[in-house]
Formats: sequence, C-alpha cells, structure tokens
Amino acid sequence: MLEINGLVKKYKDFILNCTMKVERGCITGLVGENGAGKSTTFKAALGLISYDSGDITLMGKEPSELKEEDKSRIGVTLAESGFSGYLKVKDIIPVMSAMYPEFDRSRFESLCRKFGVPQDKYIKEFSTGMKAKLKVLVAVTHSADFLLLDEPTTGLDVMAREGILNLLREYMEEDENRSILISSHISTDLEGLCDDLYLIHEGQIILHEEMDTLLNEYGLIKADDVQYGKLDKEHILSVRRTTYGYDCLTDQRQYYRENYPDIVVENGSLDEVITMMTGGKRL
Ligand SMILES: Nc1ncnc2c1ncn2[C@@H]1O[C@H](COP(=O)(O)OP(=O)(O)OP(=O)(O)O)[C@@H](O)[C@H]1O
Repeated sequence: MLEINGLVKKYKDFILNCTMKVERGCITGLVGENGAGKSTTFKAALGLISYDSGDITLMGKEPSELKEEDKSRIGVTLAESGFSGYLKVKDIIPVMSAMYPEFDRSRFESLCRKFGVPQDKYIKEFSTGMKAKLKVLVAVTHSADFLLLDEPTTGLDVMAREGILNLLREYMEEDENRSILISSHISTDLEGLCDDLYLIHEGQIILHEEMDTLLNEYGLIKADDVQYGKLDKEHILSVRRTTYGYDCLTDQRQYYRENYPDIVVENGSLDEVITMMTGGKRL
C-alpha cells in the first residue's frame, strides 16, 4: 500500500531519514515523541511537501502522480488540518458527497450521533475532541482502501479513544485488503491495534518489529553491577544505568530467562521498549 525508501527531508535543524512499508491488510503504527518526524513522514507520503531524496510509492504510484480517483480511495487525518470553523457538519455532507463517490451519508450521520459529534453546530464551536472525532468519521465513511491517520486520537478522552480504535478495527474487518498507517505518541493506542510498529526518534527509524514479537519476545532485564558484568550482551538492544545497576532491553527474553535464572527478566510494556530505545544507550 505504501513503500517509503530512503526518504530524506531536511529542515533547518532537523533531518528526516525514513524507510518503511505498510502492507496490504495490515495496521502499521508509527510511534515517536513530539518532533520525531511523524507528521513530516505523512505529509511526504501524501505529496504535500517536497523532499530532498528517496522514493515513495503510495497505492502503486508516486504521490505526485495520484489522480482524484486515487485520492478518493485514501482516508486522511492530519494533525493540523480540519474543516473551516464557519461550517456545520450538515454543510460538509454535500461537499463530502461531491468529493467522494462512495461517501456513505447515512453511516456518517449515524456515527456522528454515536460519537456525539453535533451536526448543527459551527465547527469553530467544537471541542478539541469533537474536531478529532469528525476527522476520523470522515476518513472511514467513503470506502477508502487505505487510511493515513496522523495522531487521530489526540485530544480524545479514554472512552472516545477506545471508541475510535474499535471503529478502526471494524473498518479493517469489513475488507481484508484494507490498510492503515496510524501515528501516535500514546503507545497504548497502538499496542492493541497494530500488526506492525515503527519507532521514530529524532528523524530516524530506530526500531521496526511485528507487534506480536514486541509483546511476546522483548523483555526488560534488571541486573545489578555483578550480574550485568556476566551478562551475554549479544541479544541486548539498549542499556540504561539505574540506582541498583542496569536495565537492559532484549529482543530474546526467553534466552535470558533460561540462561540466567537468578536475574529478573520482565516482559516489558511497549512504553518500556520505547523508553529504552529512545532514552537508553543503544548497543
Ligand atoms: N515547515 C517546517 N519548517 C521547518 N521545520 C519544520 C517544518 N515542519 C516540521 N518541522 C520540524 O521538523 C521536525 C519534525 O516535526 P514533525 O511535525 O514531523 O514531528 P511529529 O513527530 O509529528 O511531532 P508531534 O508529535 O509533536 O506532532 C520538528 O523539529 C519540526 O520543528
């Protein structure tokens, strides 16, 4: 669905260097802290910004070659985009119908009711969460094959977040050929949703792994100074000094459990994997 190879985008004090792939039928997550380069990646993929080098193929074409018909098969939410505040939801319905041949008006209206998005109120009077929900509801109601969702859950409360994540799961279940690329700095959003995860840090992809592997094979070793000294470092990805010794991130927790029964090896949450990869010393 999307292939990015050696994308380089330079700003004054920032360089993005990104290679990633979104497979058909998969939900791929892009996680990273503020300013890591998530939105820049999305904008480049959609042809909204120029880039210095690299190749991008979106649904088989370069972004600049995408025709209106191709674009109508993509559902997009961008962090800083949105509808004019001087419109009401009922005003944007005819616009959506004109733009997207497959726009499903009745589903859109029913989702607006379900998610508490008012149809008769100016968008400028919407709360942050209402605006965020509206963007996702538009993206999922025109039979797109591919959703590119940049921070779709930002500003949503816990219940609304869960509702939107469920909506995305349903969207995928409806057609096995669909795909989603979703970014977030909230790792728990991605943990229960994505098949595949990329971690971006200071413009670089520093980790790419299947979610199952991350959750089932990664682990956090808690070693004191002596234990750390004896530890085989072969499968250690990063290390962080602690008050009692060292925390070590491994992608083979079972190996350490079997070979070092005296050392604590925790499963490690996705948050811990991210913190260790971005804040620890990578080996
Ligand atoms: N138009 C621009 N001109 C100059 N620098 C820019 C521009 N757009 C983005 N940047 C810089 O590129 C870097 C990456 O920004 P980007 O918006 O891609 O990050 P992000 O991962 O989406 O962050 P956030 O989670 O805060 O939205 C930042 O240092 C930002 O200041």
